[in-house]
Amino acid sequence: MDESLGNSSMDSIEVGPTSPRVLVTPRIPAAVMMRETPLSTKRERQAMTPRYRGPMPKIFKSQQPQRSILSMTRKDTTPQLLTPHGPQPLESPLYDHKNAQSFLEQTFKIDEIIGRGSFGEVFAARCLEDSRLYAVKVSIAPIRQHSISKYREAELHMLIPPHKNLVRFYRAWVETDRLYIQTELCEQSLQQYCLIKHALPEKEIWNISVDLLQAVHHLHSLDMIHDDIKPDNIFLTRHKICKLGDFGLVINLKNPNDVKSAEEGDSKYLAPEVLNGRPTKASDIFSLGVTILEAATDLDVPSSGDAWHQIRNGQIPPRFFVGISPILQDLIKSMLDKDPLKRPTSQTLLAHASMKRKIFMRSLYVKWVDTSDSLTSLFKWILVWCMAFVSVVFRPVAWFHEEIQNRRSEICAQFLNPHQQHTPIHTPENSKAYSESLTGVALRQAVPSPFDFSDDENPPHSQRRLFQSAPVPPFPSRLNFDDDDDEDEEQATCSSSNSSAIEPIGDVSPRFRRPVTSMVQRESTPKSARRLLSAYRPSPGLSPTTSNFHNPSFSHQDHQASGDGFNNNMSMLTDQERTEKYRRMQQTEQHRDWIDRANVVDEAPPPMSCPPRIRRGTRDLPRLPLNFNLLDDEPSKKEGGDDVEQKREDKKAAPEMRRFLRSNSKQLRSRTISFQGSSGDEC
Ligand SMILES: Nc1ncnc2c1ncn2[C@@H]1O[C@H](COP(=O)(O)OP(=O)(O)OP(=O)(O)O)[C@@H](O)[C@H]1O
Ligand SMILES: [Mg+2]
Repeated sequence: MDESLGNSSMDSIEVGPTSPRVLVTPRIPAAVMMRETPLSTKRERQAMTPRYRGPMPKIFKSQQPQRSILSMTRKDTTPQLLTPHGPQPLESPLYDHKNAQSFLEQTFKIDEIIGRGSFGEVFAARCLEDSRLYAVKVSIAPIRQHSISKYREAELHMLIPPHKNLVRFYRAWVETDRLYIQTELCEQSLQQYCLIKHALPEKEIWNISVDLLQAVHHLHSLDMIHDDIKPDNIFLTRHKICKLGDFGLVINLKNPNDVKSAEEGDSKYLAPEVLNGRPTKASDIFSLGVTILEAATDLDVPSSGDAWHQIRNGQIPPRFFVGISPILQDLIKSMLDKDPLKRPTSQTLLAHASMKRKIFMRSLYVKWVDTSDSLTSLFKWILVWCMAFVSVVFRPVAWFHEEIQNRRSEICAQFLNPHQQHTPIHTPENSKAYSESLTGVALRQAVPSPFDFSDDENPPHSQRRLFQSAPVPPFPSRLNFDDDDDEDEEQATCSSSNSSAIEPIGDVSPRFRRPVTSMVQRESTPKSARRLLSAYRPSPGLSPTTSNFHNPSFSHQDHQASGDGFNNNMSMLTDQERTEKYRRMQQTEQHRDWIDRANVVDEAPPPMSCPPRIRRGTRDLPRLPLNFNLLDDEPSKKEGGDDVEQKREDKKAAPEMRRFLRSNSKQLRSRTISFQGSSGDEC
């Protein structure tokens, strides 16, 4: 028997030697099952139950929505702003009454849902009016017409004067039977913070205690009871300043109705006397004591049972207070006193000697945070205004610069061609023309632009397309005086004075191509070419060269004036004088052609030809037939009878040749020496 009892791990035991085999559930020793104490930390609880993710959420009285409340709201009433004097129409420059969207959707940019509670959903939203972030709490259930108590949270919150340790209230409104409360946005709740960090360092516990005691003292001094102090309703800013929030259960002791209709807060943090009575200021101190205990010891606060009573009886095992200073331990224990009359008030606690210095340091920190926040916002404000100022100052400069550029383009266009519109290359117009050329529009509307300052040989693709698409008439031949109208004759006369300007591309050495030449060559019609040349017509006394193009003092008016004088002079000539003048010009033209051709040879000698310096030397020599056989005085023995006459003539010419050779012997010698190194093609 003993043996069988001792073997507790057996699945079945035999009861009595004669009795039939009976299967009995094995008993695990009670000492194994029972814990030393029902209290444990959250970390221990997590270790025992890995799936534990914090305390159970509160049971909601109404079913929680699966979708967001916003998607369920239908706008059928105008929003009413809740004020201490009653509801008033809510107005905003961004709000449109005719728009189907709610006021929240129209005037806020909703970032995310940051929490769901028994009351409703809480959104983090940026107000479009001031670009600041807020927390907006929207009630779950539609507020019924006569259910005034639903407005309590907003009404009480707006009654509480702002305090640095209370979540700030901004406004509340009702729309489509739903209550919206806009408050200060905090980073996280103390509950979330403790779940991550578990037992907080003592320094942080003191900071939290100081902040919350000041908040509670602020409420109590207003004869108000929070009645729901717990880590879930305490919020932390990004500077770790604690703020008490969620004023849904606040009791205004001055209002008898509030006291009568007072509800219990969360049972975990409930003072024992509230079970049989009403909430008091002391019950708030108790709830605050449990909250500080939880944050300091990571205690998994029980909501009922023996553990619940154990805490209220002051039987907290010492292991929970390991590492906590005796002063803090005393503070917590005094706040958890079973007798509410023995509990210290918020005022007493704040007046404690150990508290005073901490309060002072904390207030300094809060002021520093406020100042740094103000300075940051001021700096941002200054930066924005500086940028605005810079843009205001430099915008006219940029505009002026752009105007100058445009004006320069216009002047250039007028200067080159007063009758034709100038289309600069790098302009939106040109880009448009290019894009149109790609889409085929330019093929229908193409008007060739003569003013292309790009490389003659390799114009940009856009220009090529445009030029190719344009109907290009044949270029007028040089010195074409056959045009019927006088104007054309005058233009031709002018052009003849500057032959290089109308030289066809193939005949002119690249060195002689001037900007004007390029432009004239780009002219698609003879008439426009002449018109262009008229712009460069020199005034009397000035040489008809293109140098005026580079002369800034030579304005368009000068051109006009000089052109008119030229035309007048031409019209006064008789036919004979005119013909004579044309003949002279033709001669000059031919002479220049000769120079051009020579220069073309100079610049681009064909391969295997005579070097340029030798050609230059031979250019001055008289062009005589070089028959070196004549140098020999003796007649050839092989000569026939037919050549007798020829020989006689040669003999006559021989002295002349000798004379020539004698006079030019020096040049010929150097030329012969030079020929030894060349191919002699030229010779
Ligand atoms: N001002 C705020 N800043 C940041 N988060 C907030 C703010 N207000 C509420 N929250 C988040 O929303 C959650 C629910 O908010 P709140 O406690 O006010 O709702 P509730 O309906 O009253 O819930 P409960 O009745 O359970 O307290 C909070 O736990 C918190 O996480
Ligand atoms: Mg809450």
